[in-house]
Amino acid sequence: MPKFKYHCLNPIAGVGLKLFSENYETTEDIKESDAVLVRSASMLEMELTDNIAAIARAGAGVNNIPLDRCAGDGIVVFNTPGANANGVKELVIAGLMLASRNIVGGINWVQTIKEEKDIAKLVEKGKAKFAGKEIQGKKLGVIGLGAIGVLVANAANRLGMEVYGCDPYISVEHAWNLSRDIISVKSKDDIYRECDYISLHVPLLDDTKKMINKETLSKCKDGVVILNFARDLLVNDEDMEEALKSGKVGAYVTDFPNDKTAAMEGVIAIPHLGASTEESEDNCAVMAVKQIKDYLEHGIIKNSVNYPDCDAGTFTGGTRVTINHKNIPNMLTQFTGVFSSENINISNLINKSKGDYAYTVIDIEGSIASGTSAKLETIDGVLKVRTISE
Ligand SMILES: NC(=O)C1=CN([C@@H]2O[C@H](COP(=O)(O)OP(=O)(O)OC[C@H]3O[C@@H](n4cnc5c(N)ncnc54)[C@H](O)[C@@H]3O)[C@@H](O)[C@H]2O)C=CC1
Ligand SMILES: O=C(O)CCC(=O)C(=O)O
Repeated sequence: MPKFKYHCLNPIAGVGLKLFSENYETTEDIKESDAVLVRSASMLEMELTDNIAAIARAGAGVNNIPLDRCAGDGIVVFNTPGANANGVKELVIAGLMLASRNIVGGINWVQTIKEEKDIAKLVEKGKAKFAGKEIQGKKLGVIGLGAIGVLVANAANRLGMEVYGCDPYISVEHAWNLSRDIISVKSKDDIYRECDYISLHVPLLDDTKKMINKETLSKCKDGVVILNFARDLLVNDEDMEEALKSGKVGAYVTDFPNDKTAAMEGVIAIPHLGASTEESEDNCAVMAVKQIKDYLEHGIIKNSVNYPDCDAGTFTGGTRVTINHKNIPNMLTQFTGVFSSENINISNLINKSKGDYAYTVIDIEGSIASGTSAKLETIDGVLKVRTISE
């Protein structure tokens, strides 16, 4: 009899799903699932039922998931940091080439002459229209030096570009991985002023929304190329259209075409292919499934975006009680009070917090009565209680 049910809102690579043991079964009904796997499907308006303990985003961006609502319902949301970064990096490098050499124009032109005689001669005669520039020696600005930004910066540097990077919140791990040849700047204005190409690799947040707009574009060099493999809403489309018309922007490469940009002159639109590689899809699926299993079976949280990471170690026996709760005073005293009132000895306790939310894992040697978790649930500020037992 399976213990857990999972629901996939998007197709998830089989190599990941195969990691689910016989204790798991897939369900078509999200309402009866313990865990949800998702890629880009929007969950923002979705009703989320009590039984859902975890959502894993097989990917990086989590702007399609209502993170705060989930946290408030005790649902832990995971993503898979870095798992698709190489796939995106490779397409960004292709984007640099597409914007610099008129490859798309040239390919389309060849299709228009494919029925003509002596194509080779026509090609040599007409190719001058599609001449371009080389990226070697040009300046690239990378905004956001996370998993993808660092790979893009290093790869472009190896291709002979002078690379500037800006990330006020860069992690120690990413800083270690950044080539020492990258020029680190404190202000994005340095990037706008200096760079011939600017590539965006930040999450979509309130403070990054429409960061490329009339004002920031006015600080850029004439003919600057903007690459957006992050999210469409990072760019103000009306301001971009105006800048493309005036020549302020030479080309806008986007992996997120929308109703406005798909038809805009000067836009190179790619249908969100950054992470659409076998390797990235496999990496994301494997990481997402492992994280779900660790959480459901052991209460371990790794790579959550709305709860603290918490490694309580492998569950080895007895009972493990996990509590998702608000990060407010006096919670631990109340939890331990419930156990002591029933004369239950706690063998291990771990508590972590992140922003407004916290997570506590309590191990005991034997079993507990259902009344004990019911008591924990009634404590003000407790959002979800799970018991893991053999
Ligand atoms: N085209 C595609 O298929 C894909 C797109 N993405 C998008 O790319 C974004 C970045 O992905 P990763 O590099 O994997 O994420 P990441 O979390 O490793 O890196 C994001 C970086 O942006 C930095 N950042 C945040 N706010 C900033 C600001 N205001 N200014 C400068 N830096 C800022 C953070 O400090 C972090 O280092 C994702 O959030 C997602 O929207 C991610 C994967 C695939
Ligand atoms: O799953 C996908 O193809 C989308 C990848 C993406 O945009 C992300 O990981 O943020």
